[in-house]
Amino acid sequence: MVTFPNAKINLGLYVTEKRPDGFHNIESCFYPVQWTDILEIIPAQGFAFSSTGIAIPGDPATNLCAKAYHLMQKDHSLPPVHIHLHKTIPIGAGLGGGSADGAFTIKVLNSLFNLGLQTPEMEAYARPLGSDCAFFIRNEPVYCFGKGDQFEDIQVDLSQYFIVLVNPQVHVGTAEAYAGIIPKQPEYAVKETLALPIQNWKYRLSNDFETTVCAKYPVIRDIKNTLYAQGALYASMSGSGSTVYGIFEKEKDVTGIFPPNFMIWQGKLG
Ligand SMILES: C[C@@](CO)(OP(=O)(O)O)[C@H](O)COP(=O)(O)OP(=O)(O)OC[C@H]1O[C@@H](n2ccc(N)nc2=O)[C@H](O)[C@@H]1O
Ligand SMILES: Nc1ncnc2c1ncn2[C@@H]1O[C@H](COP(=O)(O)OP(=O)(O)O)[C@@H](O)[C@H]1O
Repeated sequence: MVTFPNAKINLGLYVTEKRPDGFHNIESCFYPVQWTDILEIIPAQGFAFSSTGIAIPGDPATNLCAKAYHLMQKDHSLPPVHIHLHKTIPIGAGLGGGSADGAFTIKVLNSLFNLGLQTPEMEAYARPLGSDCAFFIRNEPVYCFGKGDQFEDIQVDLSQYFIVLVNPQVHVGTAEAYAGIIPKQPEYAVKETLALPIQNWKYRLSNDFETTVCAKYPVIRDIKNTLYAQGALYASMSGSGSTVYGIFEKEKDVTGIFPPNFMIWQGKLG
């Protein structure tokens, strides 16, 4: 079975407090974006994981696809599979690509082997894999809180807009980014801001990681400024960086504006 794990962006991202378990509570809106990897899982003689495309740092045995399989294998007698991942979503990029791969592995295994798991059960498998992994089970725009793994419905529809994602090929480590933050309450609540017309977001919706991450990698600030100069209604870094997105009223082609080594995705939002 072949599926296409997709990226997410954060519409606003506030780190509100440090938790006793060492993680942080956050508030954000996760929104799916169709920059996708390709994930194929087929029954095989023995378990195997392979990947092509962008090189994934770390031991392949710790890949979130492999971890998801072994986590589910503990509770269900899954036959061995070969998992192949073709990676196109940039890594360490604030797009949650690894988490999407883990979550989609859970969904594919559920379908392939008729496990009959419902959404909350699949979310429970996803949570230990990564804080934003559970989001990719439902994979719909959602207000999130807690570690980023608790959800409430939110009415945000960006389907009329065009989005541009620009990644400068800078890898930002998530733990390192959290370590640079002093938690605080947001000045404006995410839900209230997102209920306003998008033209207001520039003044009320922000990402707490931007200050410290942009201080270390000024190219991220430059991309955001360029997207606004190109007419973006709203632009922000996603997650803990390094990708910046711009939301435009109409279709916009930014190829040629940024250096050729930058990775760019442009398209409509769902
Ligand atoms: C920052 C966010 C915002 O959406 O996105 P990305 O930049 O990764 O896309 C997420 O919170 C990233 O979630 P995820 O990438 O799943 O992180 P995890 O693997 O769970 O955690 C990596 C490390 O980040 C820190 N961490 C993560 C989540 C959280 N709520 N508090 C934390 O302090 C911890 O130090 C943890 O060891
Ligand atoms: N399938 C995967 N794709 C990408 N990274 C993965 C994957 N599995 C494990 N990882 C690990 O997760 C780290 C980054 O995860 P990723 O979700 O891409 O970051 P971000 O959320 O910042 O975009 C990498 O350093 C890598 O070691």
